[in-house]
Parts: sequence; C-alpha cells; structure tokens
Amino acid sequence: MILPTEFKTKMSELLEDEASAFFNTYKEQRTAGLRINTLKINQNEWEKLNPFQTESIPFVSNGYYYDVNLDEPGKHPYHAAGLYYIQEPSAMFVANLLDAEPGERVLDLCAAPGGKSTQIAVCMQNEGILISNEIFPKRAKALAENVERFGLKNTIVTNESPERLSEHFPNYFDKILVDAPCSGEGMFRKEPDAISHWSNEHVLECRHMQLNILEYAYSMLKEDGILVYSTCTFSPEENEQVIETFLERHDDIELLPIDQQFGIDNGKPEWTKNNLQEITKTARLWPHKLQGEGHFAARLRKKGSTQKARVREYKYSKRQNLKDYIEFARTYFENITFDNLQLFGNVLHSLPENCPELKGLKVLRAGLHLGEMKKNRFEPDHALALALQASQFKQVVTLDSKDSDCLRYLKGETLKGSGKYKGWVLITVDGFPLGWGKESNGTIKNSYPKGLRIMF
Ligand SMILES: C[S@@+](CC[C@H](N)C(=O)[O-])C[C@H]1O[C@@H](n2cnc3c(N)ncnc32)[C@H](O)[C@@H]1O
Repeated sequence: MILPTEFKTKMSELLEDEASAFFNTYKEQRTAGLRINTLKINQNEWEKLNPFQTESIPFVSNGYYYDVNLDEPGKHPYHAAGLYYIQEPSAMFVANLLDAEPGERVLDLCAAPGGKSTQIAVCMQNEGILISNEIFPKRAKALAENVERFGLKNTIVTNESPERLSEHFPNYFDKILVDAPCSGEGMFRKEPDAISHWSNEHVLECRHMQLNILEYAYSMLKEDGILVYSTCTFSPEENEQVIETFLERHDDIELLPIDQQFGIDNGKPEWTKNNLQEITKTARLWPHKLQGEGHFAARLRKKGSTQKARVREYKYSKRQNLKDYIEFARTYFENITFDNLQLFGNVLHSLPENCPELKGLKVLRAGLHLGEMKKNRFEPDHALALALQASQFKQVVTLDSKDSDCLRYLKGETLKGSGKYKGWVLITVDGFPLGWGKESNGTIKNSYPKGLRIMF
C-alpha cells in the first residue's frame, strides 16, 4: 500500500515513537465486523445459529469480528433477513455514546449507508423518533434499504441538507449524531481509493464542512441535548481542533467524558491550537492499539436554555379508505396491529408515535411502509415482511439456510408450495422473514424485490 508522502510525514511527526507501530498496521489485513440486530435475534440465539467463525469485539456489545478470508456474511441469507449489519469494528463504538433511549427524538444527520442509524434504532427498541438523514440521493436510497432490512418502524429517512433540516427542526432533538464526512484516513486499508483522494487541502476542506454541519446540528439540539461528533480520520484538524473551535463558538456546550477502555485512547491536548486539556475527554481508536480501522469521537451536551421546539405533530387525514388493508390484516395477521396509519398517494405507512409534520421535506421512508392500495386489493411491501416475526403471520413457509430453495428464492425463482396455503405467504429462512411469495395450486410466485435479487 503506497501512502501519500505528506500523510506519512505528518503522521510520523504527530505520533513520534508510536509511528512505526501505526505504519506497520498497513502491512496487515483490515479488520471486519458484523453487529447483530437484537430487534430480531438475541445473543444466545445468534451464538447457536452463527454460521461464521467470529470473535466478540470487546468494546461493543453484539459486535463480532469475522475473517474476510473465511467468510462472506454479506452473501448469506441471514444478511437478507436483517439479522446483522456488516460494519467496520471501530465504527461500532460511536452510536452507543448517544445512549439513545426508547421514546426519544434522535437525529442521525449524516447517516448513509446506515451503520450507526441501525445501531441507534436498536437502542431505541423501535420506539420514539429517529430521523435518519443523508444529503446525497443515491446514498439515501441505500440507507432506506438498510433501514428496511433491519425491520425498523420508528425511523424516518430523509434526503436533505443539514441547513434545510435545521429550518424544519429548531431545538427539536434530544440527541444528535454527526458522523461527519471526512478525509477518511481510517479507510485506507478498507477502501484504497480513499488514498488517491487524500491531500492536506482536502483535510482542510473537510474541517470547514464539519464545522458548518456542527452549527446546524447545534441549532436542532434542545436544552440538555446530547451531541456526538465522530470521524473515521486521524487528522487533528478534523478532530480535536474541530471540537476546540466548536467549544469556542458556543459557551453553552460542554464536553462529556467517554469511557476509555480496551485500548481506546484519548484526544490529544497537544494537537489542539491552545493546548485544550479537557480534549482528553474525547476518544481515539487507533489501528495499532486495538483491532479496528480507526475513529475519533466526542460527546457534548448543550447546557444553555433554548426556546421550546415549535415543530407541529403530523396531522392525519381522517378520510382514508383502508378497507382492503383491513381485509388483508384480518386474513393474514396473527396478534399484531399497526397504528398511526397514513396513506401517501396509494402507499400505506404506519408512522411513528408523535410523528412530526414532514411537509416540505424530501422523505424516502416515514416509519414502516406497509404496502400499496391497488384496485380492490392490498399488496404488502417488502419492508412489512422484514418488520414481522414469523409468528405474526398466518401463512409461513420455512426455508432452510443450507437448502438450495433458499438461494432460489433470493434469485427470484418460483418455488414449489406445500399446497396447504392460498394467497400471500411469508417466506422465512430458519424462521426469520425474508420476503413475500404468493401461493396458488401448489406453486409459490416470488415477490422478492427485483433490485435485491442475487444475480449469480
Ligand atoms: C462517514 S459517512 C456516514 C456513515 C454513516 N454514519 C454510517 O454509519 O453508515 C458521512 C456521510 O455524510 C454525507 N455528507 C457528505 N457531505 C455532506 C454535507 N455537506 N452535509 C451532510 N452530510 C454530508 C456523506 O454522503 C456520507 O454519507
């Protein structure tokens, strides 16, 4: 791996006698991890089912290292069923610093592809409101797919700039994560392309952008709200110095300590402009000190009094014809109901409790996308399949993850039915929902979304 000369010189000067240990990590294989979705499977169940060779990640519960030479968890049907998220191990450290709780209002401002949002939503147990935002439309689409795969019901995926979002949600959120776009120095082993984009100028451009994004986040945070800032880069300009400048700009912001165990290091006062001692409260994850690619994180609180948020709640339309959905639910659901139903065009959603007004925002997904009202019938959405448990649907087809039928389903092929069902069937892998099929006369027509089908 050929690293930029300027980067090497800079890191050598910064790290002094640690530099050789740091550079040696570039000769080693990258670390890879997966984090299980405890909304769908608990740790004990996972340990019985786990088909991969994994080891627990010490600094995050529910996170596991896997070996990229042995396993490809991204291609396993359990991935399609949303049982886990593939995420770089040190990135898993950040979202838990928010301590997001059920019922809170949380914003993940730079969210795609969704690693940290899916983690936050799990902490929230699907209750409260998580706005998961991404500025670039293509990336926002990938984010929405991951939110759907994880079976999330309380998440609103938006495709907005931080500026526009801040106009809509002043002083609204209990917690905000800014996992900022950065120069990506911690990505060099995972995505060697990041090396070619690196330059000192780019580091400074990123710093400028990060400070801007933080200002918008500040204006959306309510009094006593928690803000977590993180990057996957090493440069002090984007880490310690961003926090230093942000603290200088806002005397109502305080830095909170982060527990530094398992080889997690602290931010460096000597890397700030004014030798800011309290920057030791921030955390640095280094590839030569723990198994992970590297991250920086800071935890902040807004002490100052802000005006009360004046975001209105969503107004439900009273005149909705839900007859076909009600019939579908009566025919197929078992001990489950969905609340806060709202039609947007023909598409039926179950919005999160106390959903804010969303008018004027680009919304890709508001809560759970239940399905579409067609002429005289309701057609369930893929998201609904992934948000259900097998026991909540009356017609369930169980495929074995090791059986060829499972792969055939994920490729979009027709399956042979048992003959005992008629109409919609919930296809599951080892009991975990994968998607829909429609059975008639012993044949199951495949409804797995075309865009997700396996191509080989
Ligand atoms: C580090 S990534 C986020 C990773 C994500 N939090 C996760 O855990 O999967 C930063 C994100 O910020 C987005 N971004 C880029 N420029 C931005 C801007 N000016 N404002 C807000 N977000 C931006 C990028 O498209 C990218 O998706």
